[in-house]
Amino acid sequence: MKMLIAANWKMHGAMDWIKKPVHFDTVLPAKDRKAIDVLICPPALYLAAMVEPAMDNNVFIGAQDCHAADEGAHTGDISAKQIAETGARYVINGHSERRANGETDANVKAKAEAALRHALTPIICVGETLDQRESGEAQAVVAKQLSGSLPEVEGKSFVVAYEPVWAIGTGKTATPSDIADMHNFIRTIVGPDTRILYGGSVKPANAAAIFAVETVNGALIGGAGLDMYSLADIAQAAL
Ligand SMILES: O=C(CO)COP(=O)(O)O
Repeated sequence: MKMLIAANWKMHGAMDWIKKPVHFDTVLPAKDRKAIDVLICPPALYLAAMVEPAMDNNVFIGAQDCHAADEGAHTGDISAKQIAETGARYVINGHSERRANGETDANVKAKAEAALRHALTPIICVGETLDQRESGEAQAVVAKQLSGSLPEVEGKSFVVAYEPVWAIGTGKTATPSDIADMHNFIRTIVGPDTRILYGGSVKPANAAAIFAVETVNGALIGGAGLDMYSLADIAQAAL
């Protein structure tokens, strides 16, 4: 399965960042990375401007969230239909930073199904907190999130990102053996054809060890994905 190297820019960036996919291609040209897919998920207001230059450089663009409805009175929200119209191809659903603000499994599932209705590939995030891991509940938490959040749409593919909450933005990475245990478990639920990404303090220094885990099909990268040199170093580790 082709690895997916995905940068989640969160609420970072400015207008001049729309050129970053072009810079990425200068650092790691498309001809040298045919074996992987590269995705950048900027704040939504940059999507439309980024898609064309990014696609020209074989970089996919995705959004960080979408609404479950196609349109309506939802101030501040953006629909999957509108995201798809920009030419973006992916959308992150259920990131822990949104779940922490009240997003439920049912919300995530409805959003992922909206994404699939508009030919976007949802990246559905799951992961346990430190308390849940320390009390031995990590797998049960992830199983519950998956059973409530995965879209039920025949024949459509989605991506799962395992992001332990305690590893996000903390510099603490799950060990390759923790990642292997959870990814193997997730694999038993999603089957052989679904990409499973790891996210949580992925950096150039630890990427090779993470990608060596057999059931890891790529990474969802926060901080290290803001800099195109470090994103390229991580992508290189997947080649
Ligand atoms: O939340 C993440 C990606 O979605 C991970 O963030 P960091 O790589 O900054 O830990």
